[in-house]
Amino acid sequence: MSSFTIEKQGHVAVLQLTAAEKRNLLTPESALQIAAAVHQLSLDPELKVLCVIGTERAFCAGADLAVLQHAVDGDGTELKQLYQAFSQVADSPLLTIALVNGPAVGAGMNLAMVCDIRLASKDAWFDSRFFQLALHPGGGHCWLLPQLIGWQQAMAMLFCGEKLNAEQAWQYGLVKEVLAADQLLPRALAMTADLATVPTELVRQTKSSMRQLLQCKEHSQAVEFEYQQQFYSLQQEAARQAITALQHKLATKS
Ligand SMILES: C/C=C/C(=O)SCCNC(=O)CCNC(=O)[C@H](O)C(C)(C)COP(=O)(O)OP(=O)(O)OC[C@H]1O[C@@H](n2cnc3c(N)ncnc32)[C@H](O)[C@@H]1OP(=O)(O)O
Repeated sequence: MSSFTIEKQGHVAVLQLTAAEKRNLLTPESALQIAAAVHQLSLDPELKVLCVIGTERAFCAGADLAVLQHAVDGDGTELKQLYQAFSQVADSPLLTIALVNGPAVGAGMNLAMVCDIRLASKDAWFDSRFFQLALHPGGGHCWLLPQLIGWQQAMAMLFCGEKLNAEQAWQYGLVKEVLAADQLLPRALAMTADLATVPTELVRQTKSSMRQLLQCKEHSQAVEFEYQQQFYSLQQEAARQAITALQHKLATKS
């Protein structure tokens, strides 16, 4: 049985975790199913945005503790499977938005961190948790966390067990906005409404460029890279139409 649902609303797909009674914990099976679903969504030419949301009581409680117990005797495959969901979200060409409406713990925090944007409800909180289970952080946690909240707070979360509530997460830049829980999805839809008219290819290319350009050492490299991409977009019909429309609007402004 699937532990999530997917709904499409125009150019936006909403993946909702639905194992509410177990706080949306992740098993290797559910992670693989999520990974496959995200892969499929990423191939859908109609889609530009993927929202990931939990249920009323939790965003995601991370790995199933029973699976972690069991994995002690295994060959590590289950751990790899657990993280595949996040890798698919991290590598998705869609704009990804985590709507964090409760605890995001361990691997569940990763699921929020691999998204491009995070919106949080007042009940959201974030907990690395790994050290409390005597586990080395996984799923790119040590790589993502300092990039998102800075070295000091990342060290405090990882080594000292500090948690962040929604307000603190906003202060450290982990989440873009804190809203009432029932406003998370409407806000994500409103934020991305204008993408409806932006060509799918442009959204995907720009996301890919954002990722690739992080590796650039020189400004000149970035300029050259963007020149190629921008010139290509300029040659497309959508750019011609949009530029003409804006010219017309400016010319007819009273
Ligand atoms: C490789 C990856 C590593 C990691 O991901 S490390 C992190 C592992 N995850 C955790 O340590 C989180 C453990 N869970 C919690 O701390 C709490 O839960 C929450 C803060 C997430 C939610 O608290 P509350 O709302 O009070 O719910 P509740 O009564 O604790 O849990 C409801 C039911 O869900 C089960 N559950 C929750 N999280 C897990 C989990 N991660 N693994 C296994 N079971 C979990 C509980 O046991 C219980 O179950 P029942 O209703 O049968 O008593």
